[in-house]
Amino acid sequence: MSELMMSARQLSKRFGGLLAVNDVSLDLWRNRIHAVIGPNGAGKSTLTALLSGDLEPTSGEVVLESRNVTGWSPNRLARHGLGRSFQKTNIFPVFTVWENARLAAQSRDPHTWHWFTGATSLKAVNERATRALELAGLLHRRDVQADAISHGEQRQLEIAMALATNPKVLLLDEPLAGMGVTEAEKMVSLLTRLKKDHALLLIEHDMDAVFALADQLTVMVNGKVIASGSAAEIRNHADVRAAYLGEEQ
Ligand SMILES: Nc1ncnc2c1ncn2[C@@H]1O[C@H](COP(=O)(O)OP(=O)(O)OP(=O)(O)O)[C@@H](O)[C@H]1O
Repeated sequence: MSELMMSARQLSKRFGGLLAVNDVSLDLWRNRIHAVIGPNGAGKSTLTALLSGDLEPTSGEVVLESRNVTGWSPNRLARHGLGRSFQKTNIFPVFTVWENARLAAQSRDPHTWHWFTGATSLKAVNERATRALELAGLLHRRDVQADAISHGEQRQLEIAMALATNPKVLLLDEPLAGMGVTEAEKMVSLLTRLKKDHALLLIEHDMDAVFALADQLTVMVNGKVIASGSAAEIRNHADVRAAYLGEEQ
């Protein structure tokens, strides 16, 4: 049985005269990928920022494991199981793959920065970093400097960094952006693996990947949800075909 992990409840975000997110509700379930699609400017990234705590909603609520977490900071949300990867690369280029993963693992556990850190907690940090790299398929690249790995591997590293914080929910903003076919295939299989233990929100423009991966889709246009349902339901939805896939009704 799938478990409800996170919800957006009637979320809205206004930037001056623009309602970038307009009364959006959606649920993220463990073992499911929920994709949010829509044309440029639809409000997808703004919605992610509302869920991750980077932006405060104008109205509505964010719920994480039955708890109202609206207005919580990104760090506090991360400590309670929210992981995210960003549209723009967020890695430290001069550090090795391993050092990047380890820093991310450490950020989850602020005590490990202190001089009196015990061997046990350092061991836990190292184990988290190793597990994350293994899951992301990057353990064999651990000693390579992050700016020397391919673009696709950098996106895998970003996901590894999110995984190193031991998240239950993952918000992924365009993980396939700028990838070639082979890299995209690798990422699709990584996301499929992640589904086993996480609830995933996927913002993605690559429709082949979205329809291959998503258990549920929400379609946004101009800040509003115009349709929500399974891949088959969305594919055949007249409003979606007209407004997003560019077909005449
Ligand atoms: N900080 C901000 N201040 C003012 N307007 C903003 C801000 N952030 C986003 N917007 C506007 O809100 C709308 C939604 O933007 P958003 O980036 O969420 O869309 P998107 O669906 O993620 O687009 P894309 O697919 O191009 O990334 C756009 O009109 C954008 O210009």
